[in-house]
Amino acid sequence: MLQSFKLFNNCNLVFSRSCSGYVSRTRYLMRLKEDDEACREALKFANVLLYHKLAPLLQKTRSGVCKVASFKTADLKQILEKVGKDKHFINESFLLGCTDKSEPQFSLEVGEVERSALEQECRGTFVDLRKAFFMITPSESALAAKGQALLRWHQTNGFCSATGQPTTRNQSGSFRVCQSSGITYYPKMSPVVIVLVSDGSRCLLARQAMFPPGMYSALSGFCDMGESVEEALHREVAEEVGLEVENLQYSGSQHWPFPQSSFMLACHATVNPNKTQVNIDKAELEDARWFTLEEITTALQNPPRNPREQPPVFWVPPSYAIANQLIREWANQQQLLRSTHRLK
Ligand SMILES: NC(=O)c1ccc[n+]([C@@H]2O[C@H](COP(=O)([O-])OP(=O)(O)OC[C@H]3O[C@@H](n4cnc5c(N)ncnc54)[C@H](O)[C@@H]3O)[C@@H](O)[C@H]2O)c1
Ligand SMILES: [Mg+2]
Repeated sequence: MLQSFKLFNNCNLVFSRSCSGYVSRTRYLMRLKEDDEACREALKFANVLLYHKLAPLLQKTRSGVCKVASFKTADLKQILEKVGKDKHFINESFLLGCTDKSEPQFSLEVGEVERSALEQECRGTFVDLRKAFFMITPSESALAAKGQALLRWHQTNGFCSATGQPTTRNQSGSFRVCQSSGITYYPKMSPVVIVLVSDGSRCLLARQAMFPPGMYSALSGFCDMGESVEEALHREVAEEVGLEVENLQYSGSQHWPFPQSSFMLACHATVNPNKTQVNIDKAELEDARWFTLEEITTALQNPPRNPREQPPVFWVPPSYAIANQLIREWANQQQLLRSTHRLK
């Protein structure tokens, strides 16, 4: 089981502790990644997540809760044959991980099929991943995101960038090789810094023009080649809002599947309360402003159900996004500061 410890307020930095089953599951997965034969065997008795044009299949439980659909290999083979897929098509799956019960999990892109017929057979619906984040739990979101990211990486890395020749995958999908140059390509993530800037009583959030209406998030940006996290954070804040930050505190990290798999490194930072005037880079941001604890608390308590349909005036990213974690941590710390102040 994964354990967590606290760094900044309630932040969860996940680390592995060798408690019951975890080490053996990890070793098992390691073997599946590297051993094609073992991986093919595992796929025969696996749980497979389905995607259509990278949208994961969701199902509603009897109690009306949405979950990521997962099928036993044998059942899925029958379903796929009914919609015209070859019985070997299942071998196109990629290894995702394994459940707490050591059942291997794979993801599979169904490609060209009649979507509605497949949805009917599966009793589910393919849902855009961004929308799915509002419908499923954070741990299911992480799984669905990983599945999508792996599928996308394989779709876009079919050719060697040195020779232009096709690359071939290993069975698990943990790498691709160019037979001509011998170059091995591994799935990659781009490091991105994300920072919640505070002036001591307010926090700074921004929005890009492409965000859904009303949504504000923490400042973020891709790391440049050769940069440290600290350098990237200072640069991004200076570039985007013209402020100089100090007191960086690491909060946590997250894989984010958009646009091509980002590795989010999240921190808190402060600015001098006398130097809070923002100077927005309009090429990057549509708006950036300081929010009070009251505004943040209201936004956290009223997450939109479907932001594209009827968005609240101001809202923050869904609970799965690490921006949400930063905002929650800041709000908790502010509450604590206020209650300590009242006691004095
Ligand atoms: N999970 C979260 O809570 C959360 C919150 C905010 C942002 N994000 C993600 O962080 C990522 C980066 O944020 P941003 O848009 O503020 O970055 P940014 O401020 O660096 O601006 C994006 C621009 O940077 C350039 N760029 C430089 N390196 C790039 C690379 N490796 N890949 C793509 N573009 C690159 C491109 O011109 C791009 O338009 C986005 O993918 C966004 O989805 C996640
Ligand atoms: Mg940015």
